[in-house]
Amino acid sequence: MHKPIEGFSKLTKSEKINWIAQNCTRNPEGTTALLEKYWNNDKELQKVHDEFIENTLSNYYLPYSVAPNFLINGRLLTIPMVIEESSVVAAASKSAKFWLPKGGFKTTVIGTEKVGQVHFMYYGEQKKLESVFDKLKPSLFSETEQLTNSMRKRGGGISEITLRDKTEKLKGYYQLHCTFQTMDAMGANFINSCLEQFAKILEREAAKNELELEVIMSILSNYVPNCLVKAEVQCAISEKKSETTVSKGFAERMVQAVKIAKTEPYRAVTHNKGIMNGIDAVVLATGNDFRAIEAGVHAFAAKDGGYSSLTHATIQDNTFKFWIEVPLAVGTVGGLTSLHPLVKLSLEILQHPTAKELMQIMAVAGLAQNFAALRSLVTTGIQKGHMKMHLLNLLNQAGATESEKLKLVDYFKDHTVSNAAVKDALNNLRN
Ligand SMILES: CC(C)(COP(=O)([O-])OP(=O)([O-])OC[C@H]1O[C@@H](n2cnc3c(N)ncnc32)[C@H](O)[C@@H]1OP(=O)([O-])[O-])[C@@H](O)C(=O)NCCC(=O)NCCSC(=O)C[C@@](C)(O)CC(=O)[O-]
Ligand SMILES: NC(=O)C1=CN([C@@H]2O[C@H](COP(=O)(O)OP(=O)(O)OC[C@H]3O[C@@H](n4cnc5c(N)ncnc54)[C@H](O)[C@@H]3O)[C@@H](O)[C@H]2O)C=CC1
Repeated sequence: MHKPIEGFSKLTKSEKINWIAQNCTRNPEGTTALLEKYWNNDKELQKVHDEFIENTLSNYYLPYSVAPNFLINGRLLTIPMVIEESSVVAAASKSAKFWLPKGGFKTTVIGTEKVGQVHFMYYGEQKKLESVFDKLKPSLFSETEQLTNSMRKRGGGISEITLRDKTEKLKGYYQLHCTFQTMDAMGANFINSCLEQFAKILEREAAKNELELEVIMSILSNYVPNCLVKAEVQCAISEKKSETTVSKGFAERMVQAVKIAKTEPYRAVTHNKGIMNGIDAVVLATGNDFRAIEAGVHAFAAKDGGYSSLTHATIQDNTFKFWIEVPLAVGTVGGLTSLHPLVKLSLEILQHPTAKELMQIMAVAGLAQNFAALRSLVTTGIQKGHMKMHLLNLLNQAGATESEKLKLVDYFKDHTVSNAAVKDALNNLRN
């Protein structure tokens, strides 16, 4: 175990690498060489990446990929995806291709409301607090005008501010519950700046009115149930297989699979993980904050008191319908969007979407992913397709050469892929 270090943040990049290599790894030279191998040759570009976060030593690659053929509200799009897991992009692409002749995906933005709260403690008379709040409320808007000016010009800004009594849950706990419209920005910085100003005004006015009140914190919420988007697909059910329909048996099994995810949390978590395979990959490709999205989506999945499926499926009037409703607070400006060259490329590939359009694209990616996973689960099982895509990873792990890989990919076209089967096949090929 090494000793604590004071002032690590003040070291240069190469001093930091040297310290890590010497103190935390067995092969310092190898560590340094590895970290440097992942630097970009273009020094300017490397500097951009170094400055995204703190204590940067190197870059950590994830594959940048695309899934074509997404017909969304009559518009054909190719969706960029960043993800480390094999078969996700193939699954999304397969779903896009499946729904293309059936009319594609339809999407609707249900709301774009963002939330922030000033959390404070007050143990005095509630009526007094309410009357002070009513008096100060207009100044919460007027004294933040400078902060909100540009956002209001874009059509956004502060929507509403209410005083909420939370004392039943926690003695003395109240909040200013505030809602915002942040247009094409995810809005964290705009909201937090407004909230901190609200807190100052609240403290000032409380003091003036002799209310003993203590602001604990001011922060946006990543729970955004009213920043909601719906994506759906539907098609007729037919007796015979066709390009524009699905069979009754298949539709019924899909509906059952969704019902199971609605009732059984163990299943719902995995079901929703599959949805997030699609959503997170687009969130990452477009430089959005996947922690914020994940936290908000899972809270929404539990909004009715138990963790449940984010997707829904019905059969009505001989029509199979499959849809998702999901809260997605994302931005196409701000954050990394104008800094990371590949994020800029993603937004270009997506034809420069607004935040509302990006919400719709992400919801489609989630729905497509869930459809592909369920389709495999209720028909062939997941391993067949997933392992087919994972084969190259297994071959690389087993140390197969390029020519061995070619032969074994061909061999596994009609053999079941597994870790052991890959090792055996490679041994057989070599002996
Ligand atoms: C894996 C497939 C797509 C194979 O499916 P397949 O039928 O073997 O594919 P195919 O070779 O017949 O090709 C059909 C189309 O699939 C796509 N496709 C096919 N192969 C590729 C490829 N190499 N690269 C890019 N795209 C590919 C592509 O669109 C292709 O059309 P084409 O390009 O030829 O016109 C299918 O079995 C599938 O969708 N499986 C589901 C996979 C999945 O869900 N993976 C996620 C990881 S598992 C997980 O984390 C979530 C889970 C499952 O636990 C969630 C849950 O439980 O709900
Ligand atoms: N709990 C959380 O989720 C938190 C997240 N963050 C981080 O905050 C970042 C996102 O914050 P933002 O305020 O969105 O980014 P930001 O502050 O980088 O940029 C957004 C700004 O862009 C400007 N803008 C230009 N054109 C606009 C348009 N058409 N619509 C709206 N605004 C426009 C506005 O001034 C807006 O405030 C992310 O990197 C996130 O990781 C930060 C704190 C907490």
